[in-house]
Amino acid sequence: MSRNPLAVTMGEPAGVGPELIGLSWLALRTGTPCPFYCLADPDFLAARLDAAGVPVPVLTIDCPSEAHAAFGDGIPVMRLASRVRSAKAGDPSTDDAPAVLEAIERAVADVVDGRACGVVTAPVQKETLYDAGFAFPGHTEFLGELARRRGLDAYPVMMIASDELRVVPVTVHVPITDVSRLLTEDLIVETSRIVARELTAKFGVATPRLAIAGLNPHAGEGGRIGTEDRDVVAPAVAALVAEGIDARGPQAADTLFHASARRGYDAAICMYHDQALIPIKTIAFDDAVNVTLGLPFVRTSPDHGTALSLAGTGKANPSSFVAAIRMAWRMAARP
Ligand SMILES: NC(=O)C1=CN([C@@H]2O[C@H](COP(=O)(O)OP(=O)(O)OC[C@H]3O[C@@H](n4cnc5c(N)ncnc54)[C@H](O)[C@@H]3O)[C@@H](O)[C@H]2O)C=CC1
Ligand SMILES: NCC(=O)COP(=O)(O)O
Repeated sequence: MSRNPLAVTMGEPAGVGPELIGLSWLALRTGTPCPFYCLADPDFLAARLDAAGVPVPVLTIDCPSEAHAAFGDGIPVMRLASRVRSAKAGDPSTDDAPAVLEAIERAVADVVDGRACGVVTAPVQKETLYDAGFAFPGHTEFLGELARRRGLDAYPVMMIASDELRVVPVTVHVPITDVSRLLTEDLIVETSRIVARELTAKFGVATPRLAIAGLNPHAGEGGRIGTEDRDVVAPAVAALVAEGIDARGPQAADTLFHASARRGYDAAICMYHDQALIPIKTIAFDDAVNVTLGLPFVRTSPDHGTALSLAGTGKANPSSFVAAIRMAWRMAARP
């Protein structure tokens, strides 16, 4: 096997991530191989899998290149320097923030230094990380920062992708009262450029079609219901078209996501988080994948969060996690 394995981060120890890594291994150990290793505290991971009734061996490895040989027998784990200290299922603790963040940092180091072919992240408990002093809204922005610290260009863009729909929020983890102020022509144009470029590079779409959603009801009714669509979104669409990008909008968001509308574009560029994530999580919660565009490496994750109430039960559905691993493996194979 010549390709490097995928690096999978442990995520929030109190969430469903650790047991979903085990359930994903069970789903992926046979059939089309997507070998991965996990960056985790192996003692914690083994204990959580055991408690959740997920019968998967945990095998400590010394370097990612050992993952291929180990993968058939269990989850290969690279041991973190930080131990998981609290790890009560369903009860996140800031004590575990160092381990959570070390896993992400080590995964990026592995992919940038050529030991891994891509990064798949398990969900983190954002509020807990914020309480511990984490200064980024989420993985998306943190991964961009880690790439830049390594001297690499990064303009991270969040896309949630499924077979039925791909969506991109232009503003992401910001209060709804800030959306109008943060939405600029430049932000819409730069985000859409990256989406158009990476639909070709990562998804093989030869001539990407972008649907640009309006911000206001009915895309503003010519400025009568809010001025942002007229003054910000429409000029951004014109600039994209002038660059030769097939962008249409601003389109009324309420009629952008039904089945026949979805056949008219390859990605919907949405103005705020829930405008993008409500439709895709309604249509494809079980198999949609969060993929970060604009990074110098492949990163995917499941579309869901830590699902604390399911943690430790072994009952969380691993299908989005499995889809995230498969997508990362496919993307990493592209030239
Ligand atoms: N990439 C990441 O690290 C992400 C992290 N989060 C974080 O997760 C935490 C919890 O967020 P919520 O809004 O509660 O979303 P959530 O996705 O954790 O849960 C929402 C609902 O979906 C259910 N659910 C989630 N995953 C499931 C699965 N695999 N199988 C079956 N049911 C599942 C949960 O039980 C809950 O009813 C927050 O701190 C949030 O920031 C949320 C999304 C992505
Ligand atoms: N709601 C999507 C989400 O929270 C994903 O965040 P990230 O941690 O992947 O940046």
